[in-house]
Amino acid sequence: MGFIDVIKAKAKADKKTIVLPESMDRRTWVAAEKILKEDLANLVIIGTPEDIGAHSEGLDVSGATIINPQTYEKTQEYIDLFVELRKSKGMTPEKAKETILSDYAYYGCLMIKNGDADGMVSGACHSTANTLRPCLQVIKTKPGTKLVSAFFLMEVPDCDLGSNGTFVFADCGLNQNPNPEELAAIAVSSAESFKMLTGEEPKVAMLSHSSKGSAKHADVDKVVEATKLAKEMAPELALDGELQLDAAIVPEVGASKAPDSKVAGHANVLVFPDLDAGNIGYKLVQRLGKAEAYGPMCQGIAKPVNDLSRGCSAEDIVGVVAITAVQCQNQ
Ligand SMILES: CC(C)(COP(=O)(O)OP(=O)(O)OC[C@H]1O[C@@H](n2cnc3c(N)ncnc32)[C@H](O)[C@@H]1OP(=O)(O)O)[C@@H](O)C(=O)NCCC(=O)NCCS
Ligand SMILES: CC(=O)OP(=O)(O)O
Repeated sequence: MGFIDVIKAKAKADKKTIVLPESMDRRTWVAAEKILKEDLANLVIIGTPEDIGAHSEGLDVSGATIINPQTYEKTQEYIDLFVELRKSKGMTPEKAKETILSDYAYYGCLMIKNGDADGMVSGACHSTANTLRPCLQVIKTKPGTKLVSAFFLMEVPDCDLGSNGTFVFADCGLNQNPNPEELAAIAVSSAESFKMLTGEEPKVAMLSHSSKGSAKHADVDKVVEATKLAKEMAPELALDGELQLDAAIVPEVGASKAPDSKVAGHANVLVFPDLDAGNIGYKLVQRLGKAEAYGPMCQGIAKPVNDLSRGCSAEDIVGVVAITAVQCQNQ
């Protein structure tokens, strides 16, 4: 069984309720039909009849709960909750109503915050900033964590590197230019995500254009400092840096460029130095390496809310929903 089949089996074993707020995109409905058929999750889809239009035509989504936010009995409860949560930021009842009725990512996050759903997947037709801002504002970081970051679970076909082609890549979606403390936090969260989703031991590489001092630059210093901080935060973790990508994942190159490292050549968690590298890196592996790329998924958030690339397929949505359901089980 591949990674995603294992995740789907786990999702089925203890079904969670996942919100899909993008009723205005046909991929949501195609994915919903598959999710219901495979019995992976209970689904709540948010939308007025006008939003839904013809997008669900010809599909059997009778098992989903469809909520019209204009008429749903709990809409006022969500408005009140939003005002309560954001009043120190100037939120008013009028603004709250306008926001949640026009931007269903807020509506979905408030459902989760209110205990009416377990997780949410969105982003097929909204940018990452517009998808993640609501969850950062409403759901917030989980206790003991200061930073939310975004990772991809990558499944590279016919690959014996990493964990037989399975990797976590981070941060590929959220933090644009993390400082050393933030990079260290991303590394530790990514190791936890890898362990939780694959059950295997993470081996974390802090990526750079330098391996163990081979290049000098402030960008390299940032990764060296982040590596030191991450080791202090999680001394038990197999983590090393700074490493170039080949030194991180190819055993012979790792042995030659970083001979004393236990991680070099064997990394399955790749921490990119900034969002340019992370976002470009995952798309290269996805598009040229034909890898499955599930994400960007949030880590460090109090409840599972996950993004999608606007270039995603319905099948990608199915995979991210299954992963989200498993994250919900591990809350
Ligand atoms: C997500 C993003 C929009 C947040 O930035 P923003 O809109 O300027 O929002 P703010 O900085 O005002 O933050 C909004 C709230 O989220 C919180 N927040 C922002 N980033 C956070 C993080 N990484 N972890 C935890 N909380 C965070 C802030 O503390 C703030 O909380 P508050 O309003 O309760 O005080 C921004 O980080 C971003 O655009 N990232 C890049 C996304 C992207 O384009 N990715 C590429 C494609 S995947
Ligand atoms: C993750 C990502 O790059 O998202 P999008 O393609 O929607 O910008």
